[in-house]
Amino acid sequence: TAPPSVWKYKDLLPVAIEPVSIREGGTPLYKCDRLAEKIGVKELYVKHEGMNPTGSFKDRGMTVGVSKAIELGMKTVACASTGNTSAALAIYGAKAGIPSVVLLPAGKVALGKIGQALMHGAKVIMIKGNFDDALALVRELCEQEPIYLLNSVNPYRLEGQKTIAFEIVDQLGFKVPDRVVLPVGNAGNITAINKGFKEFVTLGITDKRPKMTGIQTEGACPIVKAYKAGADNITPEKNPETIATAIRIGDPVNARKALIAIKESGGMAESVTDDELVQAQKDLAQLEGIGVEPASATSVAGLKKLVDAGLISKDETVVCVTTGHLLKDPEEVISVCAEPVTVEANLEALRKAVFE
Ligand SMILES: Cc1ncc(COP(=O)(O)O)c(/C=C/C(=O)C(=O)O)c1O
Repeated sequence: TAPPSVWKYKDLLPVAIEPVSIREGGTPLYKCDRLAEKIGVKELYVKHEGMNPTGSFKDRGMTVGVSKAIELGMKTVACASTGNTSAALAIYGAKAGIPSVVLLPAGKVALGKIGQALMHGAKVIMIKGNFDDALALVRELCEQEPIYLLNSVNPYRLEGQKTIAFEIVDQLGFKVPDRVVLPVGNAGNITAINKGFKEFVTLGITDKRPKMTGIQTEGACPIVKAYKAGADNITPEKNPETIATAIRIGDPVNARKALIAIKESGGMAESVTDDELVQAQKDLAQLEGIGVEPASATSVAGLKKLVDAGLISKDETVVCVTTGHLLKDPEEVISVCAEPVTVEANLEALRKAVFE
């Protein structure tokens, strides 16, 4: 009966100590009737993970991952990141009182995320390469040094993120949606959420699981290509490119697990263009008052594309997960919105601007 939050489900989480927690989880599940009408589905909900403490779902993985680091007596934590993982690691490291090291792809990280990692005191290192290069490097470092790696190769990250599934069931009054649609980058989240729904079935709390539907952008979609080819692993993309820098990933580390999650749940994978995701970002913000960063909007853009293609039935109850807050990437927002009007400071000029 307690309100949803990550540690509401502590009995299903592998941490014995008092957790390192800053009130993560318990994010809103908004019923989006205007958006549902525009897309053409009967029932659409948006699980807005941008309402976590650092503004992304990564807080769920880090509250468990950093708690585990403390439980294991680790002295330093590290990750590679397209930005949100580093912001979350920095804040939870600060909360836990241990140093964090974060590796970011130079020149390709949204401003808000860099600001968070810096202000929360992480050692922020820009790698002259992309996220995949940074991940390979940090894995090598953590194999050689007593530094605890907290990318989503670390299973404790996924344990925290599976609570998204628990909360969705909780918030729908113990109903399970027909489908969950979410953005996919390194593919930890789709794996984690699928696991959460499976655990509730195993525990007899629910009796069905949603179709897990992963969305990527056309410039970075190794998992979509593998899914469409019926393959059980990906061919890494050397130069992923997309406005959605959070998922600008060519060699997702959880690809095999994600393809299994999609297949065993009867889900699918699809890609969208940057233009389609920007339109969805505006629709979320202007039709429903939900402010998201670009990568998050791929879930709604992908849903629209699949409904238009007749691949998703209009009768489905769908949950789209929006994974990060609008404030993370203000530069992208300014770049895709019309210029504000600037007027002389007098009433005549104002009236002209308001009513013209
Ligand atoms: C807003 C947002 N939406 C979707 C994803 C994709 O989740 P995964 O498929 O579990 O990777 C990310 C991932 C970010 C990082 O990988 C990182 O921060 O290093 C994100 O920040």
